[in-house]
Amino acid sequence: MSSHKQHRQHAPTNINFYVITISTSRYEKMMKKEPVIDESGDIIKQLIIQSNYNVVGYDLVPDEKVKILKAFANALDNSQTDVIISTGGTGYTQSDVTVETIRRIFDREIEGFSDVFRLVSYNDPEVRSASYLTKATAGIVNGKVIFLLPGSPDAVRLAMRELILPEVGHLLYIVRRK
Ligand SMILES: Nc1ncnc2c1ncn2[C@@H]1O[C@H](COP(=O)(O)OP(=O)(O)OP(=O)(O)O)[C@@H](O)[C@H]1O
Ligand SMILES: Nc1nc2c(c(=O)[nH]1)N[C@H]1C(S)=C(S)[C@@H](COP(=O)(O)O)O[C@H]1N2
Repeated sequence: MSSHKQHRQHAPTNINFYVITISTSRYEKMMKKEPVIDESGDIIKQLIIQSNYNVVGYDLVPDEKVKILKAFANALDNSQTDVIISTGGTGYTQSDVTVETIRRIFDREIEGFSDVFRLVSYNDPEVRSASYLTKATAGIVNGKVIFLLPGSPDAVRLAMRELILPEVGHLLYIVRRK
């Protein structure tokens, strides 16, 4: 058996995820106590549960760096959290600050995630050239893994199904090795 497959066998099977939605419009609705539809956040949670992993926390914040940092600090400070997945604010509008805000706290960035995510997005006929309009990336902080995904439900579904869920156990195994 290849060493890659052996490592996959050692992957943890019980993985705890913390989900953070970054959306100014949805945050404002929540503050006005209006009903909030967070389709992308819901898709992430649903796919985690379908994979027999756990959701240990959820937060909804606007595109504001201090609120984003607070949400990630809170998720990282939760001893249960293994993986944080966020959705939103990875594009190039002037309010998109997720990647610039969180990248600076990464111990190490997982650059390959951005490469492969944009490749699979490009191969989706619905996305094609719009694939390079996201700075979606991943990184490691204190042995916990963070994925910063775009806001679109299709992007979130693609990243979770094709890239994150099949590899996350193996990734945590590697991140925890000396
Ligand atoms: N949580 C979400 N659920 C479903 N769709 C979303 C979500 N967040 C963003 N989208 C959609 O993804 C696309 C781009 O997302 P982006 O993060 O730029 O959000 P937006 O809707 O412009 O933002 P905001 O709520 O921050 O004003 C838009 O088409 C938006 O409607
Ligand atoms: N797979 C995939 N990637 C995608 C998209 C998508 O729908 N699916 N949308 C693109 C578009 S149109 C933009 S503006 C950015 C959005 O990033 P944001 O929603 O985080 O701002 O992601 C890009 N990457």
